[in-house]
Amino acid sequence: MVATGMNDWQIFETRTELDDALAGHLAAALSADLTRQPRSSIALSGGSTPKGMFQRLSAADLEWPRVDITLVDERWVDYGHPDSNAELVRNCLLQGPAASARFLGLKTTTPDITAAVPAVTEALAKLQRPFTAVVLGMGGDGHTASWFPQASNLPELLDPNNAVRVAATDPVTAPHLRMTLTLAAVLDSHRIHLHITGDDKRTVLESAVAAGYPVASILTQTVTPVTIWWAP
Ligand SMILES: O=C(O)[C@H](O)[C@@H](O)[C@H](O)[C@H](O)COP(=O)(O)O
Repeated sequence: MVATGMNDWQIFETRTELDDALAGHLAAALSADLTRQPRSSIALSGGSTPKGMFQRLSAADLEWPRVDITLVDERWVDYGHPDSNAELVRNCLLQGPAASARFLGLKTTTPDITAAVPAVTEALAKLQRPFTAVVLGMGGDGHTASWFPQASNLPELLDPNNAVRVAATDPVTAPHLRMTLTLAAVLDSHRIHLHITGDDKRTVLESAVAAGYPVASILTQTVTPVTIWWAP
């Protein structure tokens, strides 16, 4: 693992223990920020990994009506589509106590994703910043968020000085056009949490910097502390 002083690993024996610990950490961080500000915000990734953690976080006892939940990225599919990250958040996180949180999805009714960028950007700009936390996953190709290796606009997505906070991108190697936060937007957070499981992903992460994977931009930056949460 090539790590800067900004990255720390939290390693667990089981995925259940990881889900409990990460959900507890996020709940505590959101609550702590609510002692200092009227609202707290968090940006979450989709995929399959976070499902258990979302379910545990949904039961947390905190002032959910003062929490804004958004997504790090979204597939440009309608709500109800099985690949929608908003559906995952609705079904697994916005339940029980967390149902009273405010959710801001990235999918709009505009068919053309590029035409939707200004409205999504404007909506996100209203959220409390810095985020309390950004939770990222990682694919086997070293992508995170929707920063895919063969995306034509990957350089813009990974430019930490890019004033653009939200962008449309074609993953090329994965289904659906994507709306995604840029690196600059993800860095505007008190902490970044990289939630991965399995030996294969650990190997990918440990080689990410040498291989130049997109996730390396999270590991090598020195703006925002990163915690890597891993279980076999
Ligand atoms: O919309 C998405 O798919 C996510 O934002 C993406 O970055 C995800 O975190 C990884 O692809 C890992 O997905 P799994 O958890 O399903 O392996």
